[in-house]
Amino acid sequence: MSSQQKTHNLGYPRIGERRELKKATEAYWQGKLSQDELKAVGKQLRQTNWEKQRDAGIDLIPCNDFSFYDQMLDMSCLLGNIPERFQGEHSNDTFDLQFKIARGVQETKDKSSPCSPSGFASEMTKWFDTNYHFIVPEFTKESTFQVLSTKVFDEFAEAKALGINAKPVLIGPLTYLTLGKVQDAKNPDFNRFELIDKLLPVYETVLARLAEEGAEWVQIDEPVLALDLSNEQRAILKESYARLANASGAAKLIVASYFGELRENLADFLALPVDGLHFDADRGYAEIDSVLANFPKDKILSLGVVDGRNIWINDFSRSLQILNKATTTVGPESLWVAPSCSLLHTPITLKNEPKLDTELTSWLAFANEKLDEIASLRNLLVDSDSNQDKLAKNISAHQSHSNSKRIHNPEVAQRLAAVKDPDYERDSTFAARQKAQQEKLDLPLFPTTTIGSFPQTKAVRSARARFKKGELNAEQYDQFLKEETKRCVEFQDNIGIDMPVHGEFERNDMVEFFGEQLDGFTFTKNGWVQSYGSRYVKPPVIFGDVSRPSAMTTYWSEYAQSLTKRPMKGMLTGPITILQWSFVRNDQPRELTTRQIALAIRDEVADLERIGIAAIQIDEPAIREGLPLRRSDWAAYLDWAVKAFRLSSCCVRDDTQIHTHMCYSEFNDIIDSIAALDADVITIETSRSNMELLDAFVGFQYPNEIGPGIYDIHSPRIPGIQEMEKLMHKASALLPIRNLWVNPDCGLKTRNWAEVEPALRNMVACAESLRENATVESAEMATTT
Ligand SMILES: CN1c2c(nc(N)[nH]c2=O)NC[C@@H]1CNc1ccc(C(=O)N[C@@H](CCC(=O)N[C@@H](CCC(=O)N[C@@H](CCC(=O)O)C(=O)O)C(=O)O)C(=O)O)cc1
Ligand SMILES: N[C@@H](CCS)C(=O)O
Ligand SMILES: [Zn+2]
Repeated sequence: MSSQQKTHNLGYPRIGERRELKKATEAYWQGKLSQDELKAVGKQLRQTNWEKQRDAGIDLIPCNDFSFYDQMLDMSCLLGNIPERFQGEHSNDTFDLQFKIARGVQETKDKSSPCSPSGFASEMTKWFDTNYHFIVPEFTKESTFQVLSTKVFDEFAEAKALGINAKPVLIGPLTYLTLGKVQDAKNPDFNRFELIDKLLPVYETVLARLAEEGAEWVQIDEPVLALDLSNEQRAILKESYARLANASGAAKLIVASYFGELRENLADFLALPVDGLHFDADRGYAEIDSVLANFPKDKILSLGVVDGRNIWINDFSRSLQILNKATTTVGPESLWVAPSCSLLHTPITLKNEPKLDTELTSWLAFANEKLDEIASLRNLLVDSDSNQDKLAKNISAHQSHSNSKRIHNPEVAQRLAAVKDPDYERDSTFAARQKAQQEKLDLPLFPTTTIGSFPQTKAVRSARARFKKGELNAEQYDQFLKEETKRCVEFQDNIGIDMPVHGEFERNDMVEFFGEQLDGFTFTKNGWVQSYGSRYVKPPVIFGDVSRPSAMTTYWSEYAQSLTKRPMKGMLTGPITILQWSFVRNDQPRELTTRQIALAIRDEVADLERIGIAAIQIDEPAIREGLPLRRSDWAAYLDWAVKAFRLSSCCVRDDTQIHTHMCYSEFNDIIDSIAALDADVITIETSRSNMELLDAFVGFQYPNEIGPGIYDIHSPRIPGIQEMEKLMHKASALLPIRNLWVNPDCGLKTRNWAEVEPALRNMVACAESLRENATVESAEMATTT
């Protein structure tokens, strides 16, 4: 047994087959569940997950991959890295503290300065190129670390009590420091990597304790190995693992890289003085030979052959070739068969998808099916006569996929071939368009708008669920949505929002809604994946050529416009975001799939203009997350991404205003591409970064209009008027005021009306005050510059 290949998992989805974690966590936040009850749900989920993996035949089962909110936040709690503004809030118990850091705290004490947002939440940003978001660790020059949370030890003990010697998972020191941010007013230029000497002793203590408690293996994730690293980062990697390997005693260390090729980091990775190395053989396919040729004799190689980032079945023939070669090189006893990365990014099981047809289902593998694939591959390696039925089934599914007529639509190909250069261009320059739009829209200085969605209340979600179950008929559901939309438009009219939106009540999700209406897509019933905290998404599956059978949004935009004299903003999701937040077919380049989606959106844009919608927003929050992890690959991606956006938007008259919106994005290094989108208005998330994200636009002298978010919609906090004014003053000092809009950071779907109403009233009051205070002189400047 010990001389054969082992099966290994890096992480398992934590949310529960029926989204138990979400439901319990939100109930806890609402005071409907006690802390003990919430903890019990977590415990039950962990037990189910471990047993599932054990029963699937996984030898090395992770623990501490579970989290009530986020694994980076858990690391901050483990390392005692608590932002100063929350330090009064905790004893040694980090349970509630984690939620405060993630969600912010409405200040009650600081009455003397009501505009000081003393309890603002930590920033949240995208985890590499995934749709998962983590809470960004904060550092100052004075940061100190000590073991604070006991979660990793508790979960290890919990697994042990169930007879499972689990493998604790930690985020490595290089990744932790790299992904964190200096938030130090006194020392803004402090180099966070200097903290490594204070950080390592805490990792050493944690490892020593895990070893003492009987951990055989500890997995340390260093996904930053797939990024461009500086010499300083490389030196830290080397130093860290020399020290950690020494400190880990009887526990063996495996360092996990994933999400991309290692390129110039490969040699450093292979030289790490640890007992095992995990390599992503899916994204790192081109490097497998090099890894094998140079793999150290004394280490375990965990080969991630099963794609943890997508939902297609594995190609057994190809994987067996790789694994057999690896077996010959490192020996069976040193080879582990694994997914490419944690399975956090895939839905849990196909078992709960009875509505997917058999053919499509045979092409898919979610987390549980991937565990079975890993076990089958190992069994086929150990004994090539075993699991022949599984091999035959896998081969036959691949054959049915390549021969399927459902995948290719010749009309889509013909239409794409007919696209010409002018299809990517607006008729006039931005300056000319701005004039035409000003004449038509007649908006004040600092016009107010929102990003699109309004609260998706229990009533809205439940009406949709009842409609889907047939408990409401189409007419009743339509009536319900009309009432919601009307209330929303009237509210915006009453408080004086200059460019209202319809509220998106008819949408389950900004990507799934479009996926459901486009050909070439299918969707699941329970295929949830965590996006952040208690918020999950159900990514559609793009399996074939994409086209738009009929208009998708005109019905609601037309209805909403009929309710107000103000210009109603149409609301679409852009092609890159639809691609990025779907599970995408892997039998053709992503670029081609995006162009197909772009044409479908273009038709929708044209239809909205045709029915009299004067401003159309095409959301592209995922443009940045789609960036390849390596800078040298950026130009090619940005070129096709910008073209796809332009293809989707450049079909309107000069006086139709194209908006775009982006959240969770840093713009510094892609600002020229953002400008090349040539959207008339861009609204962005800036409030948590205190307008820092505007720097890129300022440096670039961004010519078009811009709405820097001043209401942090990820927090239940209601921002005060002065606080928002302060942010807008900052923006006004940096950019021409005639180009500035006033808006929240992102859509309001996750908030409730009790928060949104006062927050938006404050926002409008903020805009009014800005207008009043804009001197005649600056107003004149605004119209002449
Ligand atoms: C803007 N963001 C988005 C990202 N990715 C997306 N695909 N979509 C996004 O909007 N990535 C970046 C950010 C991440 N932010 C968010 C923000 C909010 C959510 C969110 O609210 N998710 C919802 C699920 C949304 C949804 O699809 N809802 C469905 C199903 C609702 C449901 O649970 N129904 C119940 C019945 C309800 C009842 O009877 O009362 C059921 O089926 O049991 C719908 O509305 O129909 C969430 O709840 O987490 C995600 C990412
Ligand atoms: N229009 C969408 C954008 C989210 S990024 C919304 O408002 O929710
Ligand atoms: Zn957004």
